[in-house]
This record gives sequence, C-alpha cells and structure tokens, in this order.
Amino acid sequence: MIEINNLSKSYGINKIFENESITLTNSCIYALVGVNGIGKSTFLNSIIQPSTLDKGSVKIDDIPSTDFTAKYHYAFVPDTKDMFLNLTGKEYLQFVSELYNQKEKFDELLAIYIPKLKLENSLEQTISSYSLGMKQKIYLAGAFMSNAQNIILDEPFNAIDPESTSIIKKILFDLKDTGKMILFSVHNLDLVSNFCDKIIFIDNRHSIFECNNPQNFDVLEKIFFDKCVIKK
Ligand SMILES: Nc1ncnc2c1ncn2[C@@H]1O[C@H](COP(=O)(O)OP(=O)(O)OP(=O)(O)O)[C@@H](O)[C@H]1O
Repeated sequence: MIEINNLSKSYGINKIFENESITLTNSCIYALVGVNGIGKSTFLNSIIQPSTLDKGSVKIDDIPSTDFTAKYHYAFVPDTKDMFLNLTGKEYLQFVSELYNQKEKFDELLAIYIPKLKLENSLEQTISSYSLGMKQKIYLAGAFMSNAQNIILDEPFNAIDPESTSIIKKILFDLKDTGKMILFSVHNLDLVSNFCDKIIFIDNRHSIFECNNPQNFDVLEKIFFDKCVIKK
C-alpha cells in the first residue's frame, strides 16, 4: 500500500503537482495515464525518491518513504534501459535477490519467471548485449523476483512484443492475486482498457484523479480526451 499526501513538485517555475493526495491499495493494479510531459515519471519518482519532493509525504506499507527500510517494500523499474549493463542477466537477478533477501527462493523464482519471459538462452550473456525488449524483460524479472509488496513500473510494455505483453499481464494478474500493489505508467490506452483495475489520470491541469477501469476502450478514450488532453 502506498499513501501519498499533499504532494507538491515543481521544476523551477514549471509547477507539476500541487497538494495532490492518493492512496494505492493492495491487491490492485493501477495504470497511470496522462499526456506526454504531464508528470507521470515525476509522480513515480516522488514515491521512490523522497528527496525530490518539494512538499508532502509518502508512506509505503505505513513506513515513511524517507526511512531507508521503506526501500525493501517496493521494486521499481525505471524507463531507462541502461542499467547494470556489465552484469549478465543471471548476475543481475542474483544481485536483486540478495538485495531483497530472496536468496533462498532464487532458483525457484528463476524457474518460474525466466521461461515465461523467454530469457533462458540469454541469462549468461551481459545485459549490454541484450535487445531493448530483452533488457526490459530482465529488469521486470528482477522486480517480480524481488517479492516486494509494491511493484512500480515506468512504461513496462515499451519495446515488448504482443506475446510477451500478454505473458507480463498474466504475471501482474497473478502477483495482484497474491496481494501485491502494482502501479505502472502507460501511453497506450489499448493496453489497459481490459486489463488493470483502476486508472490514475493526471489531467490537463496536473490534478490526479482515480477511477475504476471502465473496461471499455471508447469510454477510456473519451475520459482521456475530455480531461487529459491540453486544450489550446
Ligand atoms: N529533471 C528535470 N528538470 C527539469 N524539468 C524536468 C525534469 N524532469 C522532468 N521535467 C519536466 O517535468 C514535466 C513532467 O515530466 P515527466 O517526465 O514526469 O512527464 P511524463 O508524463 O512522464 O512524460 P512522457 O509521457 O513524455 O514520458 C515535463 O515538462 C518535463 O520537461
């Protein structure tokens, strides 16, 4: 569970958020939606980097995000694909496993996620040699294998083919069923119209509002055009 209270954030004179509050509950998949440059990554970074907040507070599983132990309660995959390039895929996953104290379950989780993500033949290669989609999948595998309660993903479906998209959605569903909170940002409404439980919109005035997923692309698109698109 993640509670965000009175979040305010500006970059110089560019005000992104002012006094925004929202609570993200367990056993729920949230998609974060808004036009380019409105503040989706800024919102995600506000959760994981408390020092970047101008004002407000974040609690992760009731622990203030400023407390170091809060870090063990979430796994975050940023939108950059250039992390840990000199490690092999397996070394990266071992590193994440140790970080999150999941060493004992490493082999079991590896056997679950790696075949699903079709990374069996790449584990011994360095991440630098991976394609964009393979990099994305190894970072996602790390998040899944961390067993963190809250999974936060910036554009997880970028560079992912339709087959793997479907597999990753199924994995997220399964993780939700074990009680996890999942939050991800997305540009493509098609991807979420029949997938997540709730949509968090950042509207054209940088206000955050949440709604149940209407499970209908046309309805979702109408909300997006009415509320999120910046009118000239
Ligand atoms: N480090 C920074 N310094 C200055 N301005 C920034 C910085 N990071 C982001 N911004 C600005 O903040 C605004 C929100 O950026 P952010 O990356 O959060 O948007 P986004 O919704 O994730 O965009 P996109 O959909 O294009 O990925 C943009 O106007 C961006 O230019």
